[in-house]
Amino acid sequence: MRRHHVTSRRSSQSQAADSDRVSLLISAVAKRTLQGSLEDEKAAMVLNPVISKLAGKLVVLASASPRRLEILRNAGLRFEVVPSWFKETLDKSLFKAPHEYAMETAKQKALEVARRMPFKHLKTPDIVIGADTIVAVDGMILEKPVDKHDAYRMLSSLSGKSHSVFTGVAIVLCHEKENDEVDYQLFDFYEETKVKFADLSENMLWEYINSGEPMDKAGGYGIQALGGMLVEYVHGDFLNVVGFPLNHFCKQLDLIYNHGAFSSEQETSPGSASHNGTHASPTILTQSSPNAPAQSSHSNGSSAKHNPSASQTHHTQSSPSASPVHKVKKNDGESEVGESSWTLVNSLSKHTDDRQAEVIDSENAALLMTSRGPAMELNVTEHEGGEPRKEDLQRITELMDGFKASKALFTASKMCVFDLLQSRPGLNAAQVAEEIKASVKGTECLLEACVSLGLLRSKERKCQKPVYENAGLASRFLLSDAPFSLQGYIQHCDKTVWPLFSHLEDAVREGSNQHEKAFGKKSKDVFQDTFYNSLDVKLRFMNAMHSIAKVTGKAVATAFDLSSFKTACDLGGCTGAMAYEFTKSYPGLSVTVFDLPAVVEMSEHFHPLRTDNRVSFVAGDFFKDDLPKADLYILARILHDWPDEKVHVLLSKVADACTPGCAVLIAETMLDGRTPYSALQSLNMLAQTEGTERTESQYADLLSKHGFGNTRVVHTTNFLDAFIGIKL
Ligand SMILES: Cc1cn([C@H]2C[C@H](O)[C@@H](COP(=O)(O)OP(=O)(O)OP(=O)(O)O)O2)c(=O)[nH]c1=O
Repeated sequence: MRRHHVTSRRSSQSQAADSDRVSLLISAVAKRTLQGSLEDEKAAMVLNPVISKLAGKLVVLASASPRRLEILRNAGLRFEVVPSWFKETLDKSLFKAPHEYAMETAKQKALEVARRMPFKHLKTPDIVIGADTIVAVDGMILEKPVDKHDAYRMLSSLSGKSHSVFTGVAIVLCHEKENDEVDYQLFDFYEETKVKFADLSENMLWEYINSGEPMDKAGGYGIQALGGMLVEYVHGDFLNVVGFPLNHFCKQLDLIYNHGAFSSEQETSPGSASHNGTHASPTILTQSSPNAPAQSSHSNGSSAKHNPSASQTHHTQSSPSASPVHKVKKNDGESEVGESSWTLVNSLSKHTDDRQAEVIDSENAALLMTSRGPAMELNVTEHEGGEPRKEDLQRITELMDGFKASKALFTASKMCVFDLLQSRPGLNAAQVAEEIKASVKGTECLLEACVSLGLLRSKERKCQKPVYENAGLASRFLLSDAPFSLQGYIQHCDKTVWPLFSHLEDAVREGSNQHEKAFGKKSKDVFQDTFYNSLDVKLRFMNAMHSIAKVTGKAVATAFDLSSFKTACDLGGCTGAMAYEFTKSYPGLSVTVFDLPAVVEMSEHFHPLRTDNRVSFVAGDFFKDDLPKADLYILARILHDWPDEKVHVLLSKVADACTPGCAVLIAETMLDGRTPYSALQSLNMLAQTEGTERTESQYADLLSKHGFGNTRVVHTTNFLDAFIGIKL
């Protein structure tokens, strides 16, 4: 492998940071203890010589699936997680068999991340892994249900029958060249497992659906948890059902690394490598031909219609040998190679959202599919006639209009549009207007804006006004009673963050928070004087923290194996939502939530059905009062509120309370990836509290000054990254 191409381009500092990050990442095998990781790694090497071949490489899992993360983490693989932005909306009717659909989706997920990372994360991965799991029954492909009714439809179609679960996997090897191009080499395969469901009564079905488990899982069930009770038998790889065929993956890596497939110079050769009892067709995407793909991205509508069998012509069934997939110029150069490469990427991305596909022409289809990837940066240049490219205009418009999208979301949420359409799907604009007490004209505009943003779906009916229903995103995050409702946080964004951001220029000039200008209140201590000063603002702020903690809690709690800790203290733990996630994850753990008296007196209202007596609340000020004794101190979204001086005060109190072996767990978004989320969140902290987000090494530095070491970080797939340090 020409590893030197990768390293030669990065600065030595970022190289070190990258390799540190990789080595800090998940290293345990089956039992993830903080201590036992070295032995576990050895075990992984003995078990699978292939996994060890990936040591030192920047391996990226292009998936937000916690199951995939867990499976690969348990196999001892070290990797970063960068969830793919590829929308799973390929037109299923265009695929001859379900597994082809899963493989194509997996491929698009992986390629999207491979293309985005050099530009958005400023580093080129060595390997990107993408996967897609689907359920196939009676000629239908089932993905994740969009709502409870969809889950019901799926589960009843599985009742009493056998079905197949397919996971398509794509492995993209990225080769950085000296001339700043990247070659992508793609291997893909799929695995099928047969699952037989018992007969499901209506009661069972609804009880299962109401558990909330089906919503993020293909076919609407999770065999690894409650859904296991619905299953009579399984034929094939169990992990394949859970989202990742580990065994087949290892065999595939073996072919790539130990049998010569890993080379961008070799010719592709026909033939297929098949493994006993599994379906293996390691396809390799070959160099694009300048003609065919170019037509599909730049010409008329007919060529834009994607034909999967045509797309297969860009692949060569091969034995383990490979040729470059495509080359991408990372600067503005418009060489022939760069151009043809992009057209290939666009042609691969030409399966578009059904709704969009009906209304857009081929050029727009290409535009939509590339609108969030690096294509814009790659080609920020002018046509021969001096006209700007559509892609660039699209991207710059998105950035200029971002605030309009946010405000449309806030407004629809505040006017309860999503709750209304959940209880009464299929209303037209006039009916919605009547319910939300608004003008028909305004409501029509708002509903259409929400459709364009992917929050609502509209259905056109002949000669009638369109009717509306919630899209999956809205059902999952925007309802007031959804388990992962972000409504509280959205209200905080609307009522607090929005006014603060209207004074961003002052915040930047002065380096200070903007409460006084935005709300006319001078505040020495933002929390005591502003957030907790009046009941309605306090409740709104607590609601916001509660909703974020519910969404992020499990990912933070399970980022590391914390089962050796018996007592924890969640500093600034607000309503206790995070604490409850910790006790749910660790049966032997008790958590004390420590927060200001004004907060603690209200926290009970957020847990009307409180049943877990392992969570308790103590009122106090963590800058002044003694901290409750604990083995583990949790600081979730706390340190970003304060400048370094105050962070040192707090950490020194934590350090005083700790004996050797105790730990501090920090949950924040880390600035390292330079993602818009973390960078904008840092601006947000400036305007709100004069705090800041930080990098991993800044947290490591802060902790080391208070006697904490052995720091490790896990980039969860959620809003927050988790960082742990042990008291030495
Ligand atoms: C059938 C079944 C699926 N699943 C999960 C595996 C996948 O995570 C999910 C299928 O959705 P996918 O679209 O394959 O994956 P994802 O959306 O979770 O993550 P990403 O697209 O970012 O890679 O269903 C189970 O966990 N258990 C099961 O029994």
